[in-house]
Amino acid sequence: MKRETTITFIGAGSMAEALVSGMTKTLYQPEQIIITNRCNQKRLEYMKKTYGVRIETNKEKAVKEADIVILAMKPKDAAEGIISIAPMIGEHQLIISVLAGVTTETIVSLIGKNVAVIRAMPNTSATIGQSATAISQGRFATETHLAIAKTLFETVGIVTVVPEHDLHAVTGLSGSGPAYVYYLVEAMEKAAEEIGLDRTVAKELILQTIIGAAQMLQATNKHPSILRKEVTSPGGTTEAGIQVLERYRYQEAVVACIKRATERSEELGKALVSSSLPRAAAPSR
Ligand SMILES: NC(=O)C1=CN([C@@H]2O[C@H](COP(=O)(O)OP(=O)(O)OC[C@H]3O[C@@H](n4cnc5c(N)ncnc54)[C@H](O)[C@@H]3O)[C@@H](O)[C@H]2O)C=CC1
Ligand SMILES: O=C(O)[C@@H]1CCC=N1
Repeated sequence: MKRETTITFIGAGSMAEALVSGMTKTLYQPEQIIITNRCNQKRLEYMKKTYGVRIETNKEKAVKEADIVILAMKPKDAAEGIISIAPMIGEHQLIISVLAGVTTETIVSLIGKNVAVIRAMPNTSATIGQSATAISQGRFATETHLAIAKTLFETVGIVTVVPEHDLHAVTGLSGSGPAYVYYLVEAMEKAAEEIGLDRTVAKELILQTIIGAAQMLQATNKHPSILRKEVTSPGGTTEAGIQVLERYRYQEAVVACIKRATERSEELGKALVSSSLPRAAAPSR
């Protein structure tokens, strides 16, 4: 990608910050990035001060200047947000959406032009260059657009290309995934407190346990059930602990959690369609 590419973020929340943080540490100069949001000037000032990026309250200006527009508002705000910038979007621009559940077809319809859209699902580990991102291309996006998006997301972690219908599942699995791990850590910290461990000691041990287990999965390439068995001595402590997890149906709970998050992604997409499409023009072919 040309270094002078200008990227405008519509939305300045957690996901925009995670991407900006990772992107400005790698391929992109802060001046290539423009951030805009609905009305929170303080948040924009924070982004400018922290990352050196350009901020803009005039969305028209921000969008017109962009080669790439990244949609990073909440799905509930997406219809209004996309419709408000649609007149400024030209067919030479690439739209990248990180909106959970919202299809490329919906975005094309809301914009009302034959515009290239790439849908992406990163996660907040983009902040430290460790996102697991999946992308797919909309009807008017070419292989070149896909390659541009791939390069962009590779600055913040690994990227895989999937058929668009898989993006709901990706959202439930790895988009939301960091939260499941943080929830586990919260539970481990609570347990440590209840069994009387010093909080600082516990924090350090838990963190290294999570890092170590993740790196074992990566380095050994062994199936997680094999690695689990290697920890589990017959009649020992792990076996006793895991029996309790089984009693609480831990695996079933995790499976149900990911299925529900996947379903929610579909619901978010459908809610946006039913609330907004009558207001949007259909794209010409
Ligand atoms: N937080 C996460 O872990 C991930 C979030 N996403 C997606 O990223 C999107 C943003 O999520 P978060 O950053 O967590 O939300 P957030 O609530 O932290 O930020 C949303 C931002 O959008 C702005 N906004 C709302 N309406 C707007 C409009 N009409 N024009 C311009 N800006 C507008 C808000 O001012 C705010 O800056 C969502 O669609 C979500 O599905 C995707 C992957 C992971
Ligand atoms: O919770 C959400 O809807 C977003 C999408 C994936 C992670 N956070």
